[in-house]
Amino acid sequence: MRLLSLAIRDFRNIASADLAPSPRATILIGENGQGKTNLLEAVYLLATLKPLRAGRLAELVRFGEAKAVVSGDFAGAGGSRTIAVEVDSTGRRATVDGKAQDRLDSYFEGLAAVCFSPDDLSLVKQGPEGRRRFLDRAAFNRWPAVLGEAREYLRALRSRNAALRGAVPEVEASFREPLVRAGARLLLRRRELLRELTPRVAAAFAEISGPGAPAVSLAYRGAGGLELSAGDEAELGARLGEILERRLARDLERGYTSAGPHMDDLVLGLNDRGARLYASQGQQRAIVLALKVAEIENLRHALGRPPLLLLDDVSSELDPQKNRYLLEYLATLPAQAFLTATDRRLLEPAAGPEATFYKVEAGRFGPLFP
Ligand SMILES: Nc1ncnc2c1ncn2[C@@H]1O[C@H](COP(=O)(O)OP(=O)(O)OP(=O)(O)O)[C@@H](O)[C@H]1O
Repeated sequence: MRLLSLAIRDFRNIASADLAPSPRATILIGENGQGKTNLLEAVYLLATLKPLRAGRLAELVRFGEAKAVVSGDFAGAGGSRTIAVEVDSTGRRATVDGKAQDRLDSYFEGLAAVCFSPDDLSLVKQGPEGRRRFLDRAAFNRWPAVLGEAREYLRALRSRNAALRGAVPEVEASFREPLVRAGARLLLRRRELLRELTPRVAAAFAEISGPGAPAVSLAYRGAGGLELSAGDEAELGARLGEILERRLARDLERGYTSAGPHMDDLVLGLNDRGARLYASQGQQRAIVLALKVAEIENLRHALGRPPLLLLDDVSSELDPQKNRYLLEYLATLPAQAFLTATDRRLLEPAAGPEATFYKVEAGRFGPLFP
């Protein structure tokens, strides 16, 4: 899938923008607070229907306006199509060639987007939420059906939590079953994803760190001691069900579900020691870079081409050696990418002959010649 044109209306500080992205690198240069990240956020929303950083979709609508619209023409193996997403205070609506979509399969067909921003660099040190988010977004990129599956889990979780707060054990029992079913599905997706990603993360980390580097490891830590390494979906569900049964008295007391995919963690290690506690700042960043490269490589392998890449001012946050690695890696990748920086010199090595430059000023995008 290649994005041929992009139209944005009333999205954050962008009143109206029409861009013709490069088939390779589209480079956005501007001072702080001008709208570079907002543009990446618009592309990310279009490609994934998820907000990149907003807590609520309504935050994306330009102050004083009723709705934001992002649309793009994509060319793919089966011809070209226009996809669009509209956001207002009631939620979002997606269309393909102007037609509303109940099921999103035809919307996502062939689409995947990976974003790398300075916030990601603290992924190792942060709490588990950021790492779960990484896993779930990577799983969704890999299998778009995960969007619906994760929603189903969230719905079941909310219902069970409401039942727990009602403190009626008989009612809770009828809400546990759908939660366990949806939970087992997500656990299986995460396990499969980790199976695919682990060797790629190890290879990328070794390449970034050079000879003599420690070995990186990824381990899934299931809340309540849930064991993920073996068993089919039914077995995983049975295990999760047992844990919820064991914790029922506590969950009723607290009014929320204390185990399940929403409480699990991805434990990152270096030579089998927790990277969160023992890895240096540079090593932690190398692990994050390796996770991103692994995700891109995995999608490239699975989809037959790299995903759409969004890199938000990452070069200013990485040390020169890691930045060089990243830009050289990108230069070899036949990927369509959007990159931002305040200083264009930082991105020159990733530019290539087909790069398109834009200058970003107060939500407007003007030409900037190489
Ligand atoms: N809903 C909104 N409506 C209008 N403006 C908004 C909205 N949300 C954010 N903004 C404005 O967008 C600007 C931030 O843009 P953005 O985050 O894209 O900056 P940036 O160019 O990436 O800067 P930096 O280099 O600092 O990351 C801010 O001035 C902010 O006030």
